[in-house]
Amino acid sequence: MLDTDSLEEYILSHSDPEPPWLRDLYRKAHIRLVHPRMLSGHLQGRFLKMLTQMIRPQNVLEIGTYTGYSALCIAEGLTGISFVYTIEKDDEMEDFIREAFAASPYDGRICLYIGDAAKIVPAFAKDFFGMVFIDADKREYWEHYELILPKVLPGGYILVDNTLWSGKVLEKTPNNDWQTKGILEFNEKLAADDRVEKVILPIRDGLTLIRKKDRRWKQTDS
Ligand SMILES: C[S@@+](CC[C@H](N)C(=O)[O-])C[C@H]1O[C@@H](n2cnc3c(N)ncnc32)[C@H](O)[C@@H]1O
Repeated sequence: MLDTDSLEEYILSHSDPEPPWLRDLYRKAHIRLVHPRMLSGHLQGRFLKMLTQMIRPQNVLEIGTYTGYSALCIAEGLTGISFVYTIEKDDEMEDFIREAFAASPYDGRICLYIGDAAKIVPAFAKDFFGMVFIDADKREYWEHYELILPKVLPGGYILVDNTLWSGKVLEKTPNNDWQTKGILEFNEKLAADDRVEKVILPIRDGLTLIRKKDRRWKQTDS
């Protein structure tokens, strides 16, 4: 029988450690906040950094900042003149987030927007982002996806968090469980969406990696 806690410990002890500003942020979140489990954490954080290094986007959009943990990991992976634009709806998080950014070396690479993504995203230019991380209200995943898709460069990437939702995607969903329904709807519609390529990675709570097809190169990318 596989001991998942020991396996996770093994994975973390053989991956890069969290930098000190993220370790402090993680600790503060657990002392001061009610839902610290929502932040990406050590393993996914290192993965976000490495993906950003691989994709080399100029502009990244994040929907759902929470503490700023994932925005800081993405910022760590950026090179050249490049920025993370991150949107958080809960204005009570603003001081916490700004404090976390200021305590890191990446304050100058992150632009924080406080408000609803549905109101803020339309103001961004078409084809502006090389990478987007969707990690907000599960009930709004498909709306967020449709909203951001025109803003993503052809050949750009979208990452969507929690797409396995603690395995609830395999269970019979109670009528009032709107979060699970949102994830199920998102996964079904995405599977049938031929504007993009996609793969679900079983990392943490499920992370879907999506690539917007580049229709300018029809032979290889139709
Ligand atoms: C899971 S947490 C984000 C965690 C963070 N991305 C990380 O990995 O460390 C989700 C956040 O999305 C925010 N949120 C929910 N709906 C939103 C919306 N429509 N626009 C912007 N933020 C939203 C919530 O207030 C919450 O702080």
